[in-house]
Amino acid sequence: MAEKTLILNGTTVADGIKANLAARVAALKEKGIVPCLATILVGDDPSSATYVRMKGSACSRLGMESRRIHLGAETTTEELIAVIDGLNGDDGVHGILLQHPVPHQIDERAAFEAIAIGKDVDGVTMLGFAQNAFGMAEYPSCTPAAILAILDYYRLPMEGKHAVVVGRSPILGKPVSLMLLNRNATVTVCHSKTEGLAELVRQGDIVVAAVGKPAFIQGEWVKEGAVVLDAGYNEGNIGDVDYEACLAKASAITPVPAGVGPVTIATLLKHTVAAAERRVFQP
Ligand SMILES: Nc1nc(=O)c2c([nH]1)NC[C@@H]1CN(c3ccc(C(=O)N[C@@H](CCC(=O)O)C(=O)O)cc3)C=[N+]21
Repeated sequence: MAEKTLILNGTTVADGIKANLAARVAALKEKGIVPCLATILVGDDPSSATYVRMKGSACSRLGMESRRIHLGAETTTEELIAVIDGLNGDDGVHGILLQHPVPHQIDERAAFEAIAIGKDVDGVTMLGFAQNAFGMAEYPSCTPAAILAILDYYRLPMEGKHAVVVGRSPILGKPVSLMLLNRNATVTVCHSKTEGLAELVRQGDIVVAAVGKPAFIQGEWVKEGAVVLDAGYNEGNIGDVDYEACLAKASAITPVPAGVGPVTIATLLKHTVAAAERRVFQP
């Protein structure tokens, strides 16, 4: 049997990120600014409601402000964009997060594009994505940034390693692939049409699961000693990784809960504080 698997503790990593934020929030408050995140939830999906509530509470705990905007399931693209435009022009709001997914009648891309780049703390705009592709994003997407933060916190090397990313969504799989590439990993991006998925995952020194299917990544797919990062958030706090089976193979693994999730939220707060600082110190 191999050495004991390292459990990558997202709560610890998140606490490290949040530790320096309290002082930065206090410094802003001395200037009369309270960093404020606006979250927009469209529709009534209960787990989405939970996530935005968690984001709001995390703001309060750090002495930040949050505005929760909840729009009905029948909202049109135009109505949503009008709300975003209002927040863009509101000097009291520093960051805007539009919770994904939105109801099918909404053009999500158009709505993301409406977010002002200076308030795009979740890196969802095309410009934010492109900046990230060049390693120049001020606010890369929060979950991809969280995955990198966990690897960095535990000093797990990326350079020269084969990273296999399962999933290619615009705010998760695709940006994390580019971030790993920018850190000199060799990256394979897999998706629903990939043939021979198990064999590809088995080549991964680093495996990032970002598919949105509960316990999808099998233990037999994971190479002995691989580092496994689970960005899944399925119903009932189940990740995209078959945890017990992958734990037995991996050298390091993120659990769900208390893995990538808390670091995602800490990253969002960090970006919002940075956006507020930018307004105050470089108006
Ligand atoms: N524009 C956008 N940006 C996002 O970052 C985004 C999004 N849309 N849509 C939904 C997903 C989901 N997501 C989570 C964040 C934290 C936890 C989290 O912290 N979960 C806790 C457990 C949750 C619980 O206890 O119920 C944990 O893993 O320990 C989960 C899920 C961000 N997302």
